[in-house]
Amino acid sequence: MKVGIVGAGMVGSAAGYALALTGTVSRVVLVDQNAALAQAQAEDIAHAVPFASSTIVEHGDYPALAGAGVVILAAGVGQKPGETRLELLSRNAAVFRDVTARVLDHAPDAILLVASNPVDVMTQITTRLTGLPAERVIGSGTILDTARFRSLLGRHFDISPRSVHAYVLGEHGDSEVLAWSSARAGSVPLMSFAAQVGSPITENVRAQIDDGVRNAAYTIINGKGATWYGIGAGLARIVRAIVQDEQAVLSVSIATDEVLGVKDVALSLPRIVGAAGVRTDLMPDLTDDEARALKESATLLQSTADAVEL
Ligand SMILES: NC(=O)C1=CN([C@@H]2O[C@H](COP(=O)(O)OP(=O)(O)OC[C@H]3O[C@@H](n4cnc5c(N)ncnc54)[C@H](O)[C@@H]3O)[C@@H](O)[C@H]2O)C=CC1
Ligand SMILES: CC(=O)C(=O)O
Repeated sequence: MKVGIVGAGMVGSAAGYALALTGTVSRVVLVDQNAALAQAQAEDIAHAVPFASSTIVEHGDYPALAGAGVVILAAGVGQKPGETRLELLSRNAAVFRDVTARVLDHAPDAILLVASNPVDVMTQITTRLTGLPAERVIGSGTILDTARFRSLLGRHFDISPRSVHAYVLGEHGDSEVLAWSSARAGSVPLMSFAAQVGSPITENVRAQIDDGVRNAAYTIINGKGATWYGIGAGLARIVRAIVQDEQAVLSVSIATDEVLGVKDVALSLPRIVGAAGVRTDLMPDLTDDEARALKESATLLQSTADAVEL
């Protein structure tokens, strides 16, 4: 499958690099308003390919997206230190008004995979702008936050994060909800697992992990200006689920008719992802506090998206 990436900055190029090294797709095409950057990134990634796979990595303008099965949208601006994701909205909405039409002119059958922030609102906007069915406009949503949650829990228990099954729901942003009550390690509920391995989840541990997940982006942006490796791998993971029709359960964002009484909102839930995009939404069992927090996150995202004039 050919995969297009619009926005060849840190996130777009990291996604291209992850796709090329894993050999997930046959061809990656990078497009950017800065054509020299797209060319340089494509060449640099192509030079890594002989060590790992046979993926062809190239750059081009929008016509080069013809035939792409997935197009990743990573164009626009990122956060400056201290800035929230929601503060990027008006700038990135303007970019997407231009970009989405040009993508669909050349790749009308592609699944669109939105990465630009605020990713949930950008997913809602992209769905509205393109008129595509919701299951074909997928936001990376909390795929990264979920990875951060699993990583920190794995570190706490000294086990592989791949043995941790725990999801972050709602906004990819400050109002996100860590679904502690449904988290498991192996097949064992988290608190029981913690007791069995002698690594209890005290209030303090829980607060530290919550903070580590919720504020990871702020910490990394303070240290190196932006984040890219985690989301690059996350985007490649979603593409793999589509390319291989995996029917994998991933926490991603799509425009959703109703979440806990909030109508027409894009946010993350665990969802089944395969060749046609998102097949089914899943709602984990939540405590009252978790459900209340998820509803608040949904309400914030819905009102933010509703205020955007297209
Ligand atoms: N969803 C997630 O979990 C994450 C999302 N992000 C978001 O991804 C986005 C990109 O971040 P970075 O790659 O770090 O930024 P960057 O500044 O490195 O790259 C953005 C690229 O978009 C290009 N661009 C801007 N307007 C364009 C247009 N109209 N047409 C074509 N290309 C255009 C720029 O030339 C630039 O190369 C940001 O919104 C950032 O907040 C970043 C990390 C994680
Ligand atoms: C920047 C961003 O959205 C993240 O790293 O979570």
